[in-house]
Amino acid sequence: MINQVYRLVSARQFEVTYKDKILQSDQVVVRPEYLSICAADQRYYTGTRGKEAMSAKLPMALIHEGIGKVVFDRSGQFKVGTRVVMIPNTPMAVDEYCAENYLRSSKFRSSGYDGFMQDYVFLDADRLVELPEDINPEVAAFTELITIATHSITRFESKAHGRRDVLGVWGDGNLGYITSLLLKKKYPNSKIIIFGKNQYKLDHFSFVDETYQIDEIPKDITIDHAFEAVGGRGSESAINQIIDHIYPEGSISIMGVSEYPVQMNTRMILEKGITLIGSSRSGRADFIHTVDLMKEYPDIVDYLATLIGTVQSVTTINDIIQAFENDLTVSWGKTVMAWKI
Ligand SMILES: NC(=O)C1=CN([C@@H]2O[C@H](COP(=O)(O)OP(=O)(O)OC[C@H]3O[C@@H](n4cnc5c(N)ncnc54)[C@H](OP(=O)(O)O)[C@@H]3O)[C@@H](O)[C@H]2O)C=CC1
Ligand SMILES: O=C(CO)[C@H](O)[C@H](O)COP(=O)(O)O
Ligand SMILES: [Zn+2]
Repeated sequence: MINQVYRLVSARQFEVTYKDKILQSDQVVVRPEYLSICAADQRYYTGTRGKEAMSAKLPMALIHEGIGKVVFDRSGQFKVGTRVVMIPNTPMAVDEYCAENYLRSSKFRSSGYDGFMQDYVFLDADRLVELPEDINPEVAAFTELITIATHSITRFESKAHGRRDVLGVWGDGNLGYITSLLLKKKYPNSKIIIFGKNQYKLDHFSFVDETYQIDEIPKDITIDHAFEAVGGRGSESAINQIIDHIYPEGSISIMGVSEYPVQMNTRMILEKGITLIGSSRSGRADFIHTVDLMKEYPDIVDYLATLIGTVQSVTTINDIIQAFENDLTVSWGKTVMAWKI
């Protein structure tokens, strides 16, 4: 069969590529249904990812957050019509000490390898996790972003010391919202504090214990551990503010992606004995864990619906461009594409 792949060829420019695919392969064929735009896709779309990365990774299909329906599975593991979430990381090796998402040999879709903007996506069966029939598909579209928080919290649980009285999350956007929501669920007795830049965004965090604008944090606020979900230019001030407010021997889980090296107050990292935990992407175990959480706690999905920003129906390349352009103009929530192309 001929598969159409919608690739970014340069900043703000998509082209259709036709790829011949063999249906009798062992891979499962998925028709994408709902795709969601990540900050990483926007860095490629706008060209802010940097000249070197753009020329090394393009042309490629964007999008690594998405769900779809199985249309063909020769193995019979998935019934035709099953709704699944697609895992963008494709490991090439196994290492008992290194998770699949940290192996340098792994291929990550929409970061050098074609993402989900295709008529059909061909994946190994272990790159799919079945979703509950009745899940809100517009929330499920950004399951991958939820797995980022799940993964980071799992790492935190295994690497940070055991006091969890006060946990701080920096970043009042998508990832900050998801991380503080999952932290509250996992540690209901901990005080969860969100630190952000915008009061109207902080007002959405109804489930946390305290909210602070970053220029109004009382001097005496101390946290046991912190999660940074800011990224970009804001990472630096966020991390240094965390270093100021963290109690000695605490951990900082860093999730925000920055194009530039971030300067940190290393003197105080040393003096306070702070543990930095880098956390990037996620793997199959995180997807299974996240889907289980959504099944067990439907209220998580209800809260996450707050993050549905725009749902754009996509039938043409112009609709894709409109979805990306519109995403740049809105300051709260995720842009979801209902994939009908
Ligand atoms: N590690 C990983 O695997 C992943 C990392 N990411 C990264 O996480 C980051 C956040 O993504 P996402 O939540 O979608 O982006 P958002 O833009 O929705 O969130 C970032 C938020 O942080 C706010 N902010 C800016 N400066 C500060 C500051 N100093 N302290 C506290 N808050 C601040 C921003 O406000 P304002 O908009 O007003 O500036 C914005 O609301 C990005 O860098 C993204 O690439 C995303 C997915 C996976
Ligand atoms: O969004 C992400 C995962 O969900 C990561 O931030 C993204 O994969 C980083 O990749 P790149 O190096 O291509 O920016
Ligand atoms: Zn992402």
